[in-house]
Amino acid sequence: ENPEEFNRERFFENTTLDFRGFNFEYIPFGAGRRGCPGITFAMAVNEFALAKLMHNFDFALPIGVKEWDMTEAIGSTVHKKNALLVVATPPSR
Ligand code: HEM
Repeated sequence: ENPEEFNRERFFENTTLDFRGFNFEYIPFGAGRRGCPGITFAMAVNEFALAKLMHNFDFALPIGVKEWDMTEAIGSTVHKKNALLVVATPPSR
């Protein structure tokens, strides 16, 4: 629903939605015969890299920036119009 709206919670609410190419609402790796064969490797590496980043840094918006800018640019795939700026700081332990 509301595909134009940035709503990451949509993936938490509908937990039956899967990214492996069987639910056409969400196909980051494509689907069918030409679907991505690197999916298992990619997910392991992605999760590992993301976990390392989340574990080692606190992320915040730059000072003075109030909201994420999720403006999209036109292209053969969807990408952000403006770069995502975040400040990464090592957490005080
Ligand atoms: C986050 C990481 C990745 C994403 C989002 C991704 C996404 C995709 C997408 C959307 C396609 C096109 C599928 C289609 O046309 O239906 C594709 C194809 C492909 N991907 Fe990936 N991919 C990722 C990582 C990888 C990795 C790590 C490998 C190899 C180790 C890989 C190998 C391939 C190959 C060989 C194809 C072409 C398959 C074909 O045309 O038959 N990908 N990928």
